[in-house]
Amino acid sequence: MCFTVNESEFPAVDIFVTTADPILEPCIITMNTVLSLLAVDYPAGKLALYLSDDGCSALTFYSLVEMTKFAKLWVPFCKKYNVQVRAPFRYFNSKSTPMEDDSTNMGNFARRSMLQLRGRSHVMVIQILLFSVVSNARTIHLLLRVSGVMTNAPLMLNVDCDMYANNPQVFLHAMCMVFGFKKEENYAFFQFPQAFYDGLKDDPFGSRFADAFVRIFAQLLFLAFYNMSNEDLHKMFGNSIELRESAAQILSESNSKIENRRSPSNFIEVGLLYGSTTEDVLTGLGIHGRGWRSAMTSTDPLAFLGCATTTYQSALTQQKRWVAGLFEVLFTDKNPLLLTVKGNLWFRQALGYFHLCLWAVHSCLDIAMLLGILERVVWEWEIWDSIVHDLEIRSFGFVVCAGMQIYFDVSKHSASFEKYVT
Ligand SMILES: O=c1ccn([C@@H]2O[C@H](COP(=O)(O)OP(=O)(O)O[C@H]3O[C@H](CO)[C@@H](O)[C@H](O)[C@H]3O)[C@@H](O)[C@H]2O)c(=O)[nH]1
Repeated sequence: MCFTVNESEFPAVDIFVTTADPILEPCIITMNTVLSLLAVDYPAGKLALYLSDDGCSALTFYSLVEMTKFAKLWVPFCKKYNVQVRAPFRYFNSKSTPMEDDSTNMGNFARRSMLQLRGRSHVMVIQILLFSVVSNARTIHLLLRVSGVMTNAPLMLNVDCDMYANNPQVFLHAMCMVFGFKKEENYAFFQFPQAFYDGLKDDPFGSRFADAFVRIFAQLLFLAFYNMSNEDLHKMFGNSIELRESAAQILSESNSKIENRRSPSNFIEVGLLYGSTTEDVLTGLGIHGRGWRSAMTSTDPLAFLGCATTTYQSALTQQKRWVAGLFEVLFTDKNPLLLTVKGNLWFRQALGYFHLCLWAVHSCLDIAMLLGILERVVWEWEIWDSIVHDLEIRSFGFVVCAGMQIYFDVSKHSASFEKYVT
């Protein structure tokens, strides 16, 4: 089916970028992410970007102010010359840049062009709100409330501060998914696979997660569509114009309430679920458990690219947090099997989620396999090669391999996500 939609009918999107530490997550990277998102191919008036800084860093604020000055040149430049890589640090580092000849130097060309475009820029407004929050889930939660008061877009895009938009048409691809299904109202969120532009050779710490099965389940980036009619939105957040007038009061209320939401039992109807450090998976489970569906697409070029962990310590910390967070999910009321029985999670979806949540237990299989190999070596040395024992080891190896095979199969064929390759 082929149909066209007038630009004026495009839905508004609120973009949430979260940052927490200007040292671990350098401002220059965050600002590049913001610039790449501001420059995407989408009607400018339909986008609102919210940047939260849990570190309350003056450096981030200063960078933001400087970035907006640059954005007034950068965004029209990207649109006029249809620049494909819209994160400046990637554009100016591009290997295709002819550096020898000054007249064709991409940097000089860009500088000249941007100066010519000065004055044709979009109006940009920075507003600063101060809150005290301590996790990504709480931050996004707060951003949801704030954006509900300020722009109240029906669509939301959430990206980490180091995930820049690598495909300028990413929003258009997303809209194809949002409105491309027969029963679009059944779809709650849309994902793009997490991919990285850097990282070490051969990925020794597994940071890039080259294995497709991990990518399919990694709910790391998502575009959430709340499937709320205008009436529902009005009921939930009220009329934005009126609320804007009383924004200060509402925001201070949400600020005071947010601290009372530490307990997972305090379920919040709109927003991310608390109760696990991998709040994205928990929330995804909650959404799927209510019978809503999701879809994933991979575009060419890839929609978003981020920084991979490059040190043993950081990779270990990150993976430990994920593994622990995913295991925690099993002990919440969002346990996949529980949701199959009590909720609307499909059994195959539950198996897929189980596979992911049992990541911590995978290490037992790895250790068992290692012990099997070691034992085998020892037996070889002892020239004690009884056929019976050989059979034991073979059957043990088979069980391990079969178990792993099942994991791979389940993850590949799980119906959790419908994959559309555009
Ligand atoms: O108190 C915090 C902690 C983190 N963040 C931001 O949250 C994002 C993700 O945090 P990070 O420490 O980079 O976690 P990762 O393990 O790299 O992130 C992956 O795993 C998280 C937990 O599942 C998800 O929230 C992320 O979307 C996903 O990319 C980053 O932009 C942070 O700046 C905050 O805003 N406040």
